[in-house]
Amino acid sequence: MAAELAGKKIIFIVGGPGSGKGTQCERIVAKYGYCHLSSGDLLRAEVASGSERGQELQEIMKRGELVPLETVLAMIRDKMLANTDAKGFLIDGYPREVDQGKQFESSIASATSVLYLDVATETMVQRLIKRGQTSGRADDNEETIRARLNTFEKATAPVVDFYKQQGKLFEIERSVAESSPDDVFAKVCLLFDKL
Ligand SMILES: Nc1nc2c(ncn2[C@@H]2O[C@H](COP(=O)(O)OP(=O)(O)OP(=O)(O)O)[C@@H](O)[C@H]2O)c(=O)[nH]1
Ligand SMILES: Nc1ccn([C@@H]2O[C@H](COP(=O)(O)OP(=O)(O)O)[C@@H](O)[C@H]2O)c(=O)n1
Ligand SMILES: [Mg+2]
Repeated sequence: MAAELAGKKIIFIVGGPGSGKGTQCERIVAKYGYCHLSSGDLLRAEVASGSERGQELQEIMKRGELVPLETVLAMIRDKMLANTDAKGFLIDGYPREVDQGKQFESSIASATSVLYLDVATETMVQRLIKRGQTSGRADDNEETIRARLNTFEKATAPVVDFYKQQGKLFEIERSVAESSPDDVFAKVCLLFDKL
């Protein structure tokens, strides 16, 4: 456990690819001032650095598979320890598998709450194809999108059940998660207002 992080709010943001995690995190930061750590962005920054490790990461990400958990955990931990003055942390796109969550909680700190955005598969595909027209992300193509969704269903869906059993899950149900970012944010605020 990292003593510097004791008492900090730690919120995991979980949802399939294109479920709107990044969109909501931007709004949460603007209103509540949390420190936003997107595990995907951290990995893309490593890829952009051109390092040898970045090249390996890019191959994994293009296949829509998961990067080894030690890699992501070390990146998140470093960023958290560089921001210990933040009142809380949004850990976006993490954990991707139950073991990631367990390792995070045993080596860094326990999560306060888990925000889950439930969006239908076809909606996510359509959003990501649209985003791919401008995002420049190597993984926003239909083949990789399908692979990411498959990884989400197999590896990440159990994460939702795991935290539900612990009473930590705050779920944005599909009817809301598929409406506008403003409607979603109104529900998200119900969680953050009481943290
Ligand atoms: N209709 C609607 N579209 C949304 C909403 N949130 C995000 N989008 C769109 O869906 C796409 C994906 O949103 P992101 O916030 O990038 O999703 P993400 O979950 O961070 O996706 P990954 O980074 O791929 O994990 C974007 O093009 C958004 O414009 C929403 O609440 N409603
Ligand atoms: N904790 C994480 C986060 C991202 N990743 C990888 O990074 C890619 C992009 O992550 P992301 O969170 O930006 O996007 P989505 O896959 O959720 O759409 C994933 O498809 C994984 O290959 C990972 O392996 N582990
Ligand atoms: Mg994102």
